[in-house]
Amino acid sequence: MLAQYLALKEQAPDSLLFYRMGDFFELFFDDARHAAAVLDIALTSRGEHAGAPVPMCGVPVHAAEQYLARLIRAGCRVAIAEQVESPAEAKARGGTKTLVRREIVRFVTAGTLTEDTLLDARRANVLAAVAPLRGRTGIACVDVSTGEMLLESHLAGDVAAALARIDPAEIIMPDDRRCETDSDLPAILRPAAHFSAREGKARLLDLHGVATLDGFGSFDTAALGAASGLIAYLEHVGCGRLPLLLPPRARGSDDLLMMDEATRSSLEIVEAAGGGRKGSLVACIDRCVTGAGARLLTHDLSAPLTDAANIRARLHAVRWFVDNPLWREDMRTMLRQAPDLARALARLVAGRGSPRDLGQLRDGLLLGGTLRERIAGRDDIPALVEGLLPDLAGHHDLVGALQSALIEHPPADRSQGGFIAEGYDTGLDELRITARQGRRAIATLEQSFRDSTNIAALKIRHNNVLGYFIEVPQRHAEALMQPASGFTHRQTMKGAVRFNAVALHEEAARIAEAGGRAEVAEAAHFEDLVARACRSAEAIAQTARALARLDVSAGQAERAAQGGWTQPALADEICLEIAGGRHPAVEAALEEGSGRFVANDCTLDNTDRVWLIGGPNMGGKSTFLRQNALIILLAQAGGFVPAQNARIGLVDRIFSRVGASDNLAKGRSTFMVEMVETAAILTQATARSFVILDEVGRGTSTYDGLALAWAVAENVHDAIGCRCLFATHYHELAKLAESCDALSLHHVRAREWKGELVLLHELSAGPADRSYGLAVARLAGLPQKVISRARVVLGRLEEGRARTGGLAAGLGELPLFAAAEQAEEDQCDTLREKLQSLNVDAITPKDALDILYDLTREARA
Ligand SMILES: Nc1ncnc2c1ncn2[C@@H]1O[C@H](COP(=O)(O)OP(=O)(O)OP(=O)(O)O)[C@@H](O)[C@H]1O
Repeated sequence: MLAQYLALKEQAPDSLLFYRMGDFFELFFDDARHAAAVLDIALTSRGEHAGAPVPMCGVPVHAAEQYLARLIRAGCRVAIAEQVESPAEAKARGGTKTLVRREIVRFVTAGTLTEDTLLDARRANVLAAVAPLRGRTGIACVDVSTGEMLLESHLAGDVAAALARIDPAEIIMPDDRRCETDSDLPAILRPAAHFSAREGKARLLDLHGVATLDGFGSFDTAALGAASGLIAYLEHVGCGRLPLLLPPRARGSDDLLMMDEATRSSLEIVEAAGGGRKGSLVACIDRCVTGAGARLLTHDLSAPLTDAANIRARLHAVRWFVDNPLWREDMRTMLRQAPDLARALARLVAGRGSPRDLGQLRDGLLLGGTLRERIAGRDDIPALVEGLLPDLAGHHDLVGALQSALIEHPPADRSQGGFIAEGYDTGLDELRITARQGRRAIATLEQSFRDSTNIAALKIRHNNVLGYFIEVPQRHAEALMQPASGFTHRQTMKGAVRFNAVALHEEAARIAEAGGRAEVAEAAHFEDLVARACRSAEAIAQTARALARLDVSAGQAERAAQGGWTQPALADEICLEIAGGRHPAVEAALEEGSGRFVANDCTLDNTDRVWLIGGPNMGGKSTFLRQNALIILLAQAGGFVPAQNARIGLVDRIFSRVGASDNLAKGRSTFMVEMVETAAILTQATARSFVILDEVGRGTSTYDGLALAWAVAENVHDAIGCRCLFATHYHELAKLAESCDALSLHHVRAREWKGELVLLHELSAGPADRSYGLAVARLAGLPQKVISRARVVLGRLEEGRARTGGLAAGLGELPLFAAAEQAEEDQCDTLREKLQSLNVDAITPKDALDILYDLTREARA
């Protein structure tokens, strides 16, 4: 056995091997140690290998999914080795001692799950293959739980941001060409030969039975190479069987609002800062009534659009549901009944489906048809919804077949049978009648045995090992043991003895026969229905998508109605006009504690693009910065926004930077992270971008920090020319307003009242008057002794500042950014001129040395 185990383990060196032994999956050696620690189960041992006991642990097959879920969550991969023949077959093959043959039938990995218990219903589960090829990097992604496949191609610099948007559960890459992903997930390396564009194209053509991929979109070499690697990997983990793969769609980054990893996490789009969905933007917006709707909403918020027409189409659909609240409620009540069509379909195609999944297809498709009829009856349908109508219906034959074939609530386990409805197959009905009659006959037999033996306590029972048997209490056994009694002894239990009888044996055989044939018939119907569903896979997936889109539009409308949100107007020019804007998550949190959120305006345009925002700690600066970024994001995702009024000039990229946040996991210090991220903005932002900078520069010494903050703000203003909100505690930056004409000063208001600090969370024009740092520290409960001491130190510092002009002394005369660069260049030019005028052959070594001293002195000046 161990030899068989070790041979299988060799095929799965990087996975935990689940080795099937009867009703258990057993793990051995290091796998057992690792799994026992993760699962907190007992580690035992079995036999010996190389003179030492073999560590072992096991999980029962019927509960394996729960254990798998925990292992996958802990970052493990699992290989499932099943028995592929019965003990009887093994015996027939090679005698009684022959080992049952086992094979790895599947690898379970984080990115290739289909089971409901292993997946989060409201979150997609994406596997991404990344392939750098000929100067570009292809990304192929698939959500194996729904079959949705997307192909993208990027310049190397954009790959990290694209992966941050995709948020994969698993990443694969060729083993000879790794690329930076910024992801915390370690990439799984696969043979480079698997990532071939030619192979990728051939596989896709073959999979979808088409002569050209043009109908799906246009894919470059890099994207096709990634697709090839993806398909090869799926084949590997499925041990030759591919999951559902819908026709690929091309996605370019041009039509999406770009956000990098740092921006996403600082805006807490999908995950809140502390980890998890609670407190994130998605959690705050999501009012979808189906898992598929929630997944699509998460996608929308992760990948907002840049194309005004598409955004408007989504907004009009939301408006329709906002304006018709009763209709919205009606639709949402119906959608609430919708099963997860896409995931049921994917399980069926992957060969892991159940009768319940077929029942879900029936119910979901039926609901699609009903919704279509209801919507088509209206005369005010927005274009986006109109476009969904053909996808909602059109499964007449399949639905008909499923309706007549299945019982109302089919079971999740097909092995027990009983899911095919009566009347669907007369042969099956007859077999069931035979079995039923047999069971009735057994009840009659029981009575006749009682009568003939005079044992009232005699019972006919059934179990999976013995089948049917007669059982009497121990004290009556003697009579039945007699050779002429007509009963044969089978088993003696504590207090009871079990027997067989010819009549019972014959009846049991009849039942077993009919039952066995019924099982075979049901299995055949199941396979037939699954095959029919698979043939319509694409159309079913379309219906699933349409249902999800309806749910998202109605859910967005529900959210807007609950929060009194407004439909944003879109503009082409560089502007942002928000009246009464709020931060959705902070507002929701305040409402929970019966607090009130103070709405604030933000008005940016080409003549006033950069706002420097000062004011006390806890005053609401960060909240204000983020709320404006979120309002843009929500609008471009096609939803209403938390404001009284909003007009938004479309944005191509959002950048959000918060000074001083450690990423020690990546080996970067606080300040290093801050600077790396700021560098990314300065090189990638365009005039169409929206940038929020929250106390950039605070991670280093005051002088360095101020100098950097100054230079960054100047660069954003002069060189990039984008819309930017910049929160800072450096009062000295206010001087920038004198030299930057599209930069203005603002502050969050606070008052000290009877010695107490009152934060108003209200934004006002003009510079901040003071910091209130000590007042905030007092609010935070710093000991009075420390506060008093700090007050003394502050007094001294302020005296010094008054005398010398403080930190910013001299900044008044600082030339502008461009002028500073010019000065550097001018100096270079005078040096160059001097060098050019030298006649090196005509000067003495001593003169040469003097000249060199002069030049270096000048260069250093
Ligand atoms: N507009 C608002 N209305 C009501 N409460 C608000 C508002 N803005 C912020 N707050 C409250 O104030 C808290 C602090 O806000 P925020 O973090 O934005 O302050 P800050 O000025 O950035 O502080 P620091 O300078 O210390 O980073 C928030 O958690 C929230 O509870």
